[in-house]
Amino acid sequence: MNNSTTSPELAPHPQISPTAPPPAALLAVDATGLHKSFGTAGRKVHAVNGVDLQIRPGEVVAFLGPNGAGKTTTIDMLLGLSKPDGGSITIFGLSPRAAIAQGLVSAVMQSGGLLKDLTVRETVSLTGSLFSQTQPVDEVLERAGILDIAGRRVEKCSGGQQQRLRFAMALLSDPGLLILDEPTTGMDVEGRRDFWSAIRADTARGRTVIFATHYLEEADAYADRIVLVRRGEIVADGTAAEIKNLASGRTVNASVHNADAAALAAIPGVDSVESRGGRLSIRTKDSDAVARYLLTATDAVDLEITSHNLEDAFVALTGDRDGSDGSDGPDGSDGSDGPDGPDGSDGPNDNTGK
Ligand SMILES: Nc1ncnc2c1ncn2[C@@H]1O[C@H](COP(=O)(O)OP(=O)(O)OP(=O)(O)O)[C@@H](O)[C@H]1O
Repeated sequence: MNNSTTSPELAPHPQISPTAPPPAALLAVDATGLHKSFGTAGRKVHAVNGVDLQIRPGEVVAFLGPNGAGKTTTIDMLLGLSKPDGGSITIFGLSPRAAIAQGLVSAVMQSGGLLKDLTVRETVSLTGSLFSQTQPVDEVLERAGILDIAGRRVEKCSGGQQQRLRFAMALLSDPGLLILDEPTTGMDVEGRRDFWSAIRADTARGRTVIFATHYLEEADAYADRIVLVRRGEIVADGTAAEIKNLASGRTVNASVHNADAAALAAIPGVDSVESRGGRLSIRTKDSDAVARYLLTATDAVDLEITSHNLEDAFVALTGDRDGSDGSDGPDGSDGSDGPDGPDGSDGPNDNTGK
């Protein structure tokens, strides 16, 4: 994620009209066929490559992907900070810029947007003065968990407190949609916990939230839905449990001396069989069948079955084994030098599409 100093929360907003609640039937985000490239012919980076994203009001969605996957580029387009080369976006039925002008969407970026000599309360009051109608300053400070440090100068605030200050500023217009771009990068564990407890209390009130993160555990803990992106494309979209299931099953480990590797590999559902120091490790979609075989047809002992976690799914679904950055090669190809899925495909691509 680039450390963008773009800060819609301090951008000179046009005076917003009194915030009318968006019609409930409208999607919070409706993005179709988004494309965005950078660079020139021959060395073009396809940062966003055909993204379709529909988010219903009240959903809390994590946008998860490795470096350079296209998260910031997508968020910038949702915020109207850059224009897609192709495709369309509406936020509560409006263009991104119109939605921002009406106070329907706010953002918490990683950095920027704060003046170090102001106090916390002065910062929020100053931002509020840019709007024609806002939530009371003390109320947003309280909701962001920083009312007790309202008199503290920004430069004396920790990184976590500064992020909660950005969050308070974003709450001023009581937006229907809140977009957070890697909001906890660089924070210590306590700062992250405090930040997320403020956000969690807020999402319980029904706000739609999209957050980009590198932290798998944050996506797992705080999102209703995880959208996994890789090289500008959505490679999986579902609940954390659904995404974990996409990492195809479980691993069965056992100490075996008389195993027949070919027979094991032939069991339906088995993806791979590895042997190390007398211990077999079998990845499979049907752990029961493998366990049954090992316990009845071999001398297997010490059998263990482990489920794959979100990290396994993340690696399986977003791993760039060919090291390509999504840019065009000199020949106009995508720069990859071979298949990167275990089956020769381009890796799993399961849009469970909720
Ligand atoms: N202004 C730009 N000019 C050229 N290339 C860009 C520009 N912005 C982004 N890119 C490229 O587009 C791709 C996607 O970048 P983006 O910042 O959207 O990814 P990201 O998923 O947010 O990554 P990270 O988690 O590392 O921030 C990368 O290859 C990046 O180098």
